[in-house]
Amino acid sequence: MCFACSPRNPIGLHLQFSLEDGVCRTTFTAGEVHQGWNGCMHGGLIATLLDEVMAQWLWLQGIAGMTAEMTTRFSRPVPVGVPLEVTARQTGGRGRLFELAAEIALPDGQVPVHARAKFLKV
Ligand SMILES: CCCCCCCCCCCCCCCC(=O)SCCNC(=O)CCNC(=O)[C@H](O)C(C)(C)COP(=O)(O)OP(=O)(O)OC[C@H]1O[C@@H](n2cnc3c(N)ncnc32)[C@H](O)[C@@H]1OP(=O)(O)O
Repeated sequence: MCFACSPRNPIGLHLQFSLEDGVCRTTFTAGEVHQGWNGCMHGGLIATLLDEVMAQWLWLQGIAGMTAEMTTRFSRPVPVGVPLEVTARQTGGRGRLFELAAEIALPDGQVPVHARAKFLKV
């Protein structure tokens, strides 16, 4: 019962994903229960969105991969109450190793956070 994507997880984020033209995509609007500081989404949950969209880039292509390494650049706070667009694409890799990048975009196009990760096919 995945915290990020299972529709049955009562405390989950219930994310749904699509994959088109090499880009995996989901949307999420954080609420007050997802805050860290007032009005700002909790950084751990931001990282969860980014981690999951990259994992789903693999999963939607029939690849089960686990996060082996991830770095996240928090450039600006992510506000609650606005729709976030979360996307991932592949940047490299070889063999079992997949290198991916993900970002969160605000409705005005600003990108407050982006991440890079390495996944290993399991
Ligand atoms: C319990 C299982 C259930 C599975 C069910 C399916 C799951 C599919 C659903 C996905 C769901 C996703 C959910 C969201 C994504 C998470 O959040 S996943 C959760 C967070 N991540 C984890 O818990 C991962 C913990 N780490 C591990 O389990 C293991 O370290 C890994 C990642 C599976 C790799 O272990 P391994 O398969 O034994 O591979 P290992 O021999 O260490 O390394 C293989 C090669 O990769 C290289 N490598 C390893 N790490 C790195 C790295 N960071 N950088 C560069 N190279 C590296 C090694 O050097 C090695 O190279 P070679 O010697 O072959 O040249």
